[in-house]
Order: sequence, then structure tokens, then C-alpha cells
Amino acid sequence: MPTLTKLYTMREASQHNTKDDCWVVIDGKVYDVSTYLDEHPGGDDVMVAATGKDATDEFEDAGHSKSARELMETFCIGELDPASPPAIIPELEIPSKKKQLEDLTKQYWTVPVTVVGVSVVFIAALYCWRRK
Ligand code: HEM
Repeated sequence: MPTLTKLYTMREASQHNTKDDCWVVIDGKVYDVSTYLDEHPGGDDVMVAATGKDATDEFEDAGHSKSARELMETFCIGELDPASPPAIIPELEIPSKKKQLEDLTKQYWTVPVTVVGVSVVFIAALYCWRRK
């Protein structure tokens, strides 16, 4: 009989990214390490920093022992949905054509308006000074 594994998307896993609620994704599996953070010999910060992405490389780079790997399995809550995107891609803000045009118009008007304004004040001051 096939085992029923709960599947999570990276987006879902990435929402658990605090010291009270921390999930890490290692080698396609999702681990809820919330209760282990305080005891983790590598510290809680590294674990929180490893959320929201595939942390396999970080995990392997730390050179975890066989017993660490066995302990790790006790925190496994499921697997990463293979159909979901492997990483969170921040939505790009594409400025609309109207906004681009507005910005450009603002830029082009600021300099001449400032120059004309300063010139008018200067000429007025000069005129007043000469009339004295
Ligand atoms: C379920 C996940 C994890 C478990 C159960 C776990 C467990 C452990 C254990 C037992 C050790 C002590 C050394 C050993 O026996 O290998 C350790 C050390 C360490 N872990 Fe983890 N770990 C996990 C995830 C991570 C992740 C995701 C990172 C990095 C992003 C990380 C970084 C480290 C580091 C840097 C050390 C070395 C600490 C030192 O020796 O100064 N661990 N971990």
C-alpha cells in the first residue's frame, strides 16, 4: 500500500519562518523544527535563515553527523510538491507606461521650472536694487 505523504509548496513552507514556527526544506522533504530550534547546536538563527528555500546545501555544508540525520527524520512533516516552483520568485514590479510617462514628465519639468523661478527672483531683486 502506498504511503500517504503530505505535499507542501515552497510558498506554503516559506510562511513558517520565525523562531516560534520554523519549517526547513532539505533534499525535497519538509521539516518542522519549531520545537528543536533552542536545542540546535548550530543555533536558531541559521535555521530561521534557511527557511523559504532549499536548504540542502547549507545542511550538507555544516557536515551533519549520522545521528543528526536520524534526529532530523523525527521532524519530517511531508515533502515538497514536485509540481510547485522550487523557489519563491519575488513578483517584479513592472511600472505601467502611464507611470513611466508621468515620471519622465516630472523630471523634464523640474529643471526648467526651477531655473526660470530662480531667474525671475534674481531679476526682480536686481530691478528693486537699481531703483533705489
Ligand atoms: C532538521 C534539521 C536539522 C537538525 C536535526 C540538525 C541537527 C544538528 C546537530 C545534532 C548538530 C550537532 C553536530 C552533529 O551531530 O552533526 C548540528 C550542527 C550544526 N547545524 Fe544543524 N540541524 C538541522 C538543520 C540545519 C540547517 C538547515 C543548518 C544550516 C542552515 C544547520 C547548521 C548547523 C551548523 C552550522 C552546525 C554546526 C555547529 C557547530 O559545530 O558549531 N543545521 N545540527
